[in-house]
Amino acid sequence: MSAPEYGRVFAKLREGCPTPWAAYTQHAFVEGLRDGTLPRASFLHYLVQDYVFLVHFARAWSLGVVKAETLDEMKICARTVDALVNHEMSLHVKTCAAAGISEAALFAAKEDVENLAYTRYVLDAGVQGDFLDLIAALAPCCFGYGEIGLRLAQTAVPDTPYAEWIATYADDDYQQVMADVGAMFDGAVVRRLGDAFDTTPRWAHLQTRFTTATELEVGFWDMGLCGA
Ligand SMILES: Cc1ncc(CN)c(N)n1
Repeated sequence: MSAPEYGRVFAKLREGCPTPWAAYTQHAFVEGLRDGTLPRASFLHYLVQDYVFLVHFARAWSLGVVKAETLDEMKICARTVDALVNHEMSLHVKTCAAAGISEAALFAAKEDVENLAYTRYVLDAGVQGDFLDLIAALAPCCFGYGEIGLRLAQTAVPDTPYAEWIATYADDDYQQVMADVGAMFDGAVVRRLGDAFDTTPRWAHLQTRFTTATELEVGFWDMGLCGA
């Protein structure tokens, strides 16, 4: 099965860290979602943490509006904030409500250190660096879940209790936002570094941002498996 296309910059960055990328997108937690063996307590623990994660990711995408250089970049960042807080988080609110966890409890949940490390790494990339630093650190989050959602939609066992989670990320609307983010990222990189972007001195630094965020995704799944 071929991976979905989210642009040439993402494809190059993914190519630059094959081992962490596979560890992230084929993690045991993901396998447990696919075959339905993931313990419910692990899933709920992950979901509570992920709600808090998305709060901070929405802050990071909002920083994208601040750091953007074109109106198109601003629009994509603003739309991604909307997708996170008004759409993706509905899954967390609904699933947790059914398990007796209120949205107020979600918002007030204490962050696990893996969560703290990841979200603050990304925010710091945006504060310390420029728009490209920020988007390179945000990219694994977006495209990794896009890949996972599409793969699991095609391969999950029919009675996995995690079908709604899978559908959220395989959904056409989520995939469209990811395709638009990928196109924006391509344009932003070419605009600042030129068409031969991967031959510039800056590229190794962007690859490090992307690889580190990918490794932090692996840590997030580990936390989900262990934290229940
Ligand atoms: C940890 C994590 N990474 C990515 C996604 C997809 N937005 C998420 N919900 N949570």
